[in-house]
Amino acid sequence: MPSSSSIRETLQTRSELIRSINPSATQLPEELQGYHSLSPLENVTVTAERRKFGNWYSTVYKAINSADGGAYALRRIENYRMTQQSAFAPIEAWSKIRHANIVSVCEAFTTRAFNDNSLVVAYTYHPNAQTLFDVHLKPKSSHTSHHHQHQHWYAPGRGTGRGPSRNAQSNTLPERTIWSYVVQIASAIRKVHEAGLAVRTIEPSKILVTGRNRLRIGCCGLVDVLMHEMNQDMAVLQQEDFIRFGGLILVLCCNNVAASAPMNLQKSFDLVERSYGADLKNLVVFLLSKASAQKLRQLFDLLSSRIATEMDDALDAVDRLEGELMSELENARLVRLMAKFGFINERPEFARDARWSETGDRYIIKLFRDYVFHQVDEHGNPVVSLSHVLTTLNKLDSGTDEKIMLVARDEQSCLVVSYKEIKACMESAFSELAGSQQTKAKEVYRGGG
Ligand SMILES: Nc1ncnc2c1ncn2[C@@H]1O[C@H](COP(=O)(O)OP(=O)(O)OP(=O)(O)O)[C@@H](O)[C@H]1O
Repeated sequence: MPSSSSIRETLQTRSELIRSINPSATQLPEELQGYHSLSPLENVTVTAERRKFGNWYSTVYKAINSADGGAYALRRIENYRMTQQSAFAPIEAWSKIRHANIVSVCEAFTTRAFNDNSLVVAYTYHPNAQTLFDVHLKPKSSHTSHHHQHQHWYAPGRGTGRGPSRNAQSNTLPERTIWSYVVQIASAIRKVHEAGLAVRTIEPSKILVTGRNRLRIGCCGLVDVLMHEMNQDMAVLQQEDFIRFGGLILVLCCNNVAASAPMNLQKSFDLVERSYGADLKNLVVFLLSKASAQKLRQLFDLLSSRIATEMDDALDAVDRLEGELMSELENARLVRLMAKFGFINERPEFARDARWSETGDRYIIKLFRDYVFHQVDEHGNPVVSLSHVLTTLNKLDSGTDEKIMLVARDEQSCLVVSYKEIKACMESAFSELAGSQQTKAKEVYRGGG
């Protein structure tokens, strides 16, 4: 769990990103099947440098849905011709899957809005998501495009020939993180297999990191549409998920995209065993072992104690988040109180009374405002103490019986009142203001017939 200041920063960045537009967005359709404000999530520049999704060019855009105002990630596949309407059947099945480690699939459609035949799949948008590749595997110092090192999602184990020696610049992932990733991916696989589907895209560039150590498998369902005509056996595809999963673990442990290539396997296993111990190695050996209908169940047997650890950590994180939320809740209460002060104090006129804010209950509120904000020390210097403000406002908010002395500005009179009484004054003055607004609204409504 990040510290509270970094939670705030993370959430603020996310909220800004939802509305931001990538400056490289040019010549994009204004409107697309109910989506607008399209903005590429990657920099689409030189055509020659463009990466492919299998055999297809693909681009991911952020877009706003007109119906619900929410942001979505649209993955577009260029030059896709749909031959059978049934190609979209898997999307229907995928859109029912909701899981903490899967980017939800929303809908799919074909469009000519990009001046070609494009296939678009809409996913939940996760602001500031980065791919596992970008977070852990991308060479840090050089500017080389990473696509040369990419393994294609449809050819697990087909490496680039680079040996599995560790990338010198990057740090080894802590074992704790690897196990957390393993549990999350395993859990996603389980959900998908139990729904009678296969994940099919278990590779670093298609898994998003959407928070600290939080993974979500992205672009589910797309391969099912693209490869629909091949009519592949689901049981076989599910077994391939395990193989890809094993490969992914090797790649992460060795910090090298070529680590799962057949010719590198032995070296990779040695490296894993040396850096992380036998458990992880045995898990990978198990995942890469021959197909079995029992594999999912066996996988969870192997992972049981890791899952318990993961759950402890998750519950711990929930507690801490609740704590953070609690303090924010307090903030919100104080802001509401301050807003009430703002509505009442110094109001020039109310109910045709120019002295409304100075008289009756409001006089007490005015003196209390002076008590909170305008105190001076013995030399007449302003007391600028935030803690005094917070303490007094909190007491007001809870309406304690504690009494304080409020002094008039001319110091000729003073009042002893409890916080409880001041709170009642605030409530009644505020409801007078709020009530009049409702009466007005009704009058306008009646007047308008
Ligand atoms: N659902 C989503 N929410 C937010 N961002 C996303 C989402 N899906 C993808 N992205 C972002 O879009 C960018 C492009 O995704 P893409 O899958 O094309 O990754 P890539 O690294 O370019 O891989 P490839 O080499 O296969 O093109 C990535 O940086 C990813 O973080």
